[in-house]
Amino acid sequence: MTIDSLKSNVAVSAAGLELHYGATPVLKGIDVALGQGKTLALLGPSGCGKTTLLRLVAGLLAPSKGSVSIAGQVVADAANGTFAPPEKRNLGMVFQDYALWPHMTVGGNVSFPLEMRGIGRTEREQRTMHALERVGLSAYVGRRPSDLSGGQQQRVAIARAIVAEPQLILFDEPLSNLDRELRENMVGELAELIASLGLTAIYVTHDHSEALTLADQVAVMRGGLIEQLASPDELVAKPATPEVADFLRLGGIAELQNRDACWFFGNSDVALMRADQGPAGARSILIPVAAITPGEIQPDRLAASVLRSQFRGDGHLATVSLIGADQVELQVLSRYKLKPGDGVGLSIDLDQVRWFENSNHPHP
Ligand SMILES: Nc1ncnc2c1ncn2[C@@H]1O[C@H](COP(=O)(O)OP(=O)(O)OP(=O)(O)O)[C@@H](O)[C@H]1O
Repeated sequence: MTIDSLKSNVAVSAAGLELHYGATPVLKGIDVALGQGKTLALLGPSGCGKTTLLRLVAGLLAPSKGSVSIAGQVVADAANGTFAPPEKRNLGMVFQDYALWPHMTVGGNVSFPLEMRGIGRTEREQRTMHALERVGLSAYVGRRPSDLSGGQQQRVAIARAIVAEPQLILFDEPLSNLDRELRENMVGELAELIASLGLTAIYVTHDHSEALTLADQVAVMRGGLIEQLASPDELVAKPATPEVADFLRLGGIAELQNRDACWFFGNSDVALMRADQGPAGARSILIPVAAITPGEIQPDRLAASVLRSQFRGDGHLATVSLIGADQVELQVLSRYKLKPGDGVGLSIDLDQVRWFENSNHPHP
């Protein structure tokens, strides 16, 4: 593949993107490129800058520094003041609060972007029905949004976002107002819709399971920066930092100290392994749920006490703290229900633990 053909495959990109509110930096230098037909999830805790990045791509905000390109066209560049407004960016947008117009019917809402583009009535009606069919709501074309459930209203918002066949669709926490069961169903439906329409999408969420289900690439953000950009499989297998591992709830994170020829949990007397079993210079580790086998308390196992436990389909997921190092909390999957206060012995498969060095860079 030539560099030009690689470039032409990029649907949306940001380079050196910064946004400051007065003296406060909210985005501190974002570089990201997304291929045609791919979905990027922006994942991170509240306030890390996800929505701000989405608004910069949408044209609802102008960057303080850096640029945004869509389909090879620079749509914003702080260096020379280039700025295309949202309606010139050929985008669809879906927000958390649906943003449907209550005085219009479902059909009126969905066809609105076509009306704005000056498309004639017959074509408008055909395309509106087609978009509503895609989301399973063609029977509701004449209803008011207020007659629909939350999940149905969000489907109408999705139909409105896809009706004009935009080159890029932006989702800002679109499922967060729905209850958990509906949200879980709709994540799968959305992933299927995005794939079948071949959409390029950016999807903001603070829910790691939504991001890992929907996206081809996930940008884990923290404090206005992308901490790691990777596919879901790579993120789970190789989180770059303890913070990423913690945010994705991949298991327990613990600080280790190397002394007296052993690796100890912090400054406790509880040792995990001999010093030569871990890399020199490492500081903290991730102990994935899958690395721990719970059982009776025995001398060759770490002793722990159950803090809380929750059923999650494939077993009981318990949070336990180590006896003698109770600041260390680990997650254990048990076939049997564990009650708070129960003692449990943990066998840890050391081949599955992941090491992080002091500098925050993972050990290879
Ligand atoms: N108009 C504004 N003026 C000043 N600060 C702002 C403004 N809008 C957002 N911020 C700040 O920018 C930071 C990033 O906000 P942003 O909405 O992008 O975060 P987020 O990751 O989407 O969070 P959430 O998940 O809570 O929506 C926050 O600290 C927020 O307080």
